[in-house]
Amino acid sequence: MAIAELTDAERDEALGELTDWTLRDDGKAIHRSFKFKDFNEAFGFMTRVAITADKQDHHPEWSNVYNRVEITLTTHDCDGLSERDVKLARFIDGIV
Ligand SMILES: C[C@H](O)[C@H](O)[C@H]1CNC2=NC(N)=NC(=O)C2=N1
Repeated sequence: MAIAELTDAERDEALGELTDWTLRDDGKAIHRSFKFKDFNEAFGFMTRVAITADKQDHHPEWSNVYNRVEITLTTHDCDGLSERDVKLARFIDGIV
């Protein structure tokens, strides 16, 4: 399904709300780092994100090393940021 890339104004507004996320240099993705008590907590978090991401049919680019999780959100369908990234970032912010 076609999805529109955020306009510059929409992107700036989203970043004003998602203050823990940083814009990638090319402007096409946002990134946030997470640190948990241990692997169990990190993986529990990833499991919750994965279930919601799959329901939204919008999947993060991420990595995990023990208690750390790195997440990048971008929309492949528009090769940039879309409302789907904002929605998933809001969900993630709500569970940490
Ligand atoms: C066919 C399927 O709906 C698409 O490939 C979905 C799956 N998950 C996705 N995830 C992300 N991050 N971007 C997408 O454009 C995307 N598209």
